Amino acid sequence: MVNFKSLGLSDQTVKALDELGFTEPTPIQEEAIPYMLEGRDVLGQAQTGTGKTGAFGLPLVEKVQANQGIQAMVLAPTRELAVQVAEQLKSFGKYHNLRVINIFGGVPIERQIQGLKKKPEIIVGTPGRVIDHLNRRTLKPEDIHTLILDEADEMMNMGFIDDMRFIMSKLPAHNRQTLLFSATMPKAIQQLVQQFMNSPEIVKTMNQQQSDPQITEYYTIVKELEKLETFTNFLDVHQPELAICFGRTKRRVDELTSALIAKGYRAEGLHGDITQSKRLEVLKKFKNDALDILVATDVAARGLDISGVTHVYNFDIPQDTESYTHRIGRTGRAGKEGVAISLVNPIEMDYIRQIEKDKNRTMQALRPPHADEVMKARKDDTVQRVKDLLNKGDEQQDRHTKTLASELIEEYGDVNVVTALLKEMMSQSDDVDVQLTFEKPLSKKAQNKSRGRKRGGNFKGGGKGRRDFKGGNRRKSNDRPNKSGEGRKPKAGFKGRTFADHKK
Ligand SMILES: Nc1ncnc2c1ncn2[C@@H]1O[C@H](COP(=O)(O)OP(=O)(O)OP(=O)(O)O)[C@@H](O)[C@H]1O
Ligand SMILES: [Mg+2]
Repeated sequence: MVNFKSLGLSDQTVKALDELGFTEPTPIQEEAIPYMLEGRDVLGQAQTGTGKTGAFGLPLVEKVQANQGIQAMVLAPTRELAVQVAEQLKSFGKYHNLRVINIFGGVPIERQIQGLKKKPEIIVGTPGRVIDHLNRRTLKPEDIHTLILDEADEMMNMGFIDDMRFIMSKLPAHNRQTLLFSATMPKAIQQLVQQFMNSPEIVKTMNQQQSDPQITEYYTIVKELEKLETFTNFLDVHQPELAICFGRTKRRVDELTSALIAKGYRAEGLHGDITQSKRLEVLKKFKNDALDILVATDVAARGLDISGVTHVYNFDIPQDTESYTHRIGRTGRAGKEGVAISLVNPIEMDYIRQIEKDKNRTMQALRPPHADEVMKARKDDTVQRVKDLLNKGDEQQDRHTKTLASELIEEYGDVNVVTALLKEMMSQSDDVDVQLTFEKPLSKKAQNKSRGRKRGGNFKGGGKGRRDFKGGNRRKSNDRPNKSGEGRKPKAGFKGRTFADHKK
């Protein structure tokens, strides 16, 4: 049986993996690790959440030697992803005494300069700040023999192609090993491959449908002006453990976040104009359960691995299939199940059809929750909150409040008092009047020409279509300014699945 040891990983690495609870390699790991250990260039494509970080990170910690200078560079499209990848590499390399540092913008450069002086073995960064350090010569790339591009297609989408070229031109060309990983491989990637890779092994572990059985995907047709209400109704009915909600623009994310907070949800926003320290803080809160809903632009779509995300909502549908793939892939990771719901303006239905076509599958229509379902969900939730409070027993300590309660009950009767309070608790969020700025839906024609890709990530040539790590998936990233929906009412009698199945 194939295990990490038989793939060629050392006892130190296997021990670190044991501690992480990784007992067997995922398909992409099984295929890519031996090639990388042989020194081959690798182009790796596997669905979201199926362990691509390990596929390049595990052989990387074997290859790099402690105290031999900066030997490897990993580039990622966003700072949050760079932080996450660095953390994973540190845990993989725990018993190799490796040092990994992050190099990205939005934070003071001096500390990074100090860090680089100590010659950590691996750096993980975003292209802009890496270039900055290369120009200042605070990063000397002479010993870098391994370059990994995580989410390379997104870095291209973001216009980092020249930056990547520049960085690669500064790295030693001779004997350099270059690896490129993503869940989506648009054709444009071939440009990078031809320029910078040396007859790469193409490792592809996608299933035929490009679909991820771990994620149940729905779309709901809704008018722009009814989106917020429909969305909060979904939240009330689904009661997601953790949810990520994608909005199309930074303004959209800000407004939606404020609206949700005003309505009593524990939500925070994440986009490119928020300060770096705040971005990291928001993500940390989300990971630590101090938030229920992360509202984000595509900046959160790529690579982020947050366990416990049960639902992804596309408040605004994304512009292309790759973006969709990466966004919804924030749920249904590492074998877990997830639900993805896209709110779509009737005139944006072409985009849904395109996604279905690209992925060779049908998405299910889901009708918006009925008022009585929402009411029942709210009642259940309110009752549960009251029970939780009672079970906590804190109220026993507050004698002053208890006296007030007795007085009220004496005057109005116990049932009346409790009824009034319950009603108040249940109606709170409805009373808040919030409005989002109207956004135009995606235009009818613009679809999918955008970045020269076809299908949810097919790379022609090579590939060894294989089973999945209990499923696979997809999604996408960064702040891509755009427009968003309005629309008509769902037709009467609109047949949709109910969400009862996904009530949690
Ligand atoms: N062999 C393994 N056994 C158990 N869990 C694993 C294994 N490999 C990876 N994981 C876990 O699976 C999750 C997803 O891994 P990872 O973030 O590397 O996915 P990915 O393929 O890079 O996804 P994306 O396309 O979204 O970037 C992580 O929480 C990771 O710790
Ligand atoms: Mg990844």
